[in-house]
Amino acid sequence: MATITLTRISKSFGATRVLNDIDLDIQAGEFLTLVGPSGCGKSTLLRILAGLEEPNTGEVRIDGRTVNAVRAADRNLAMVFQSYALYPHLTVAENMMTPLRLRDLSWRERLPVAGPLLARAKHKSLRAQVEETARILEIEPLLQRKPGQLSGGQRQRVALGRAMVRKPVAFLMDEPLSNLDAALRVHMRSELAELHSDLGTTFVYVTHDQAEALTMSTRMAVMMDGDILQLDSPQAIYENPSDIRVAQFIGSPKINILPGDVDSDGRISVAGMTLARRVSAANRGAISVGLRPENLKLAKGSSAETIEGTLVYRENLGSDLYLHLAIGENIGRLIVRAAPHEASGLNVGDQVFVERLRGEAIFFGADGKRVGAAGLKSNGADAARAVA
Ligand SMILES: Nc1ncnc2c1ncn2[C@@H]1O[C@H](COP(=O)(O)OP(=O)(O)OP(=O)(O)O)[C@@H](O)[C@H]1O
Repeated sequence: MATITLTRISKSFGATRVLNDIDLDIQAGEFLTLVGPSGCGKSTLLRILAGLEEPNTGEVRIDGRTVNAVRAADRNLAMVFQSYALYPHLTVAENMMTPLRLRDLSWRERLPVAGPLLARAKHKSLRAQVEETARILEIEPLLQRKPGQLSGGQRQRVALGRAMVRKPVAFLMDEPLSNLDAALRVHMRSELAELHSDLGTTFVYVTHDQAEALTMSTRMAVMMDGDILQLDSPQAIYENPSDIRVAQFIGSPKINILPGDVDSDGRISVAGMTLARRVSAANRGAISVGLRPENLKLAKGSSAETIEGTLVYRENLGSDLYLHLAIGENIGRLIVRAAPHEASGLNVGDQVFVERLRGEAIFFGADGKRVGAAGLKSNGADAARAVA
């Protein structure tokens, strides 16, 4: 279980700057996810941590020790990739044993026939370690199969097993589930989260899938364009995004962002609806208003606290519906969550009214940063209370 500290890590490939002075403290035993859109630099950051890529500037420390000059193989970190990288000609047991053989046996002890005779006790101990790991991952019945005889999920479990046998101080995973089909991906999320809590080891996990990050992480670092925009628990980031790009990236369906206006008293209006709470009058002018679909509901009729729209699409998920509304002349789209019985009489083309539930509206200024409620400065810790 390791503490990992990255300090002022920057990286460019030629003229392209990929990481901008990243600072990140990863606590021992946490499940930290680097999440962001394709190309934001998350894999590069993980590879620098692993020792597979050199940073241009900055320091990587593992348990307080600077490891910039330490080879990847000597950092005692286990890397699990999207491609399982299993040896096709070896059995599952042999695949899992490979890292142990390389670490614990001399070249003589690795010889096919003489090796086990020369070092009987060592070979027995390696087999026991493989069996113990296979038991934890519930892949014991597969030990004598070859990778070609396994399903995608089973292969990924073997790849995990091969990483686990070495008892690394941390697991680094780069999109390990993205080759699996949707149902298996969802299933493997819970397996990985359970494995993390059983092992208690530090996990650093890269994904572009915000749902994976939300469901598994202790904390997530949301990355865009080579920066970490926000680092916090999944719930804190979902409820209190510090930046409009974070708000739009985290959550499915996406948060609704509508153009609003702040008057000279700090009162906010959006698409004909006036909000009860205000922001500082210093924010007078245009503002972006974020409303999560689950914080909206259908209203019976028009009032000062409703938004009117035209139903353009009913997205039926069985347990819930997402109603897609067109608001005014080019104001935007709004997605509202509704229970099936609430939306039963509604058809595409109908005019509907929407009101806010007690939940929160959040505000962003022209620079995309959170704007606080009246009396509060913009963004930072105050933003956590900046709700309408
Ligand atoms: N070896 C390389 N040489 C040149 N450019 C690279 C190299 N590796 C990565 N890049 C570029 O650096 C940027 C960040 O890449 P990186 O793989 O870290 O992104 P990512 O966020 O992990 O994206 P993805 O989810 O698509 O893997 C991309 O623009 C990529 O093209």
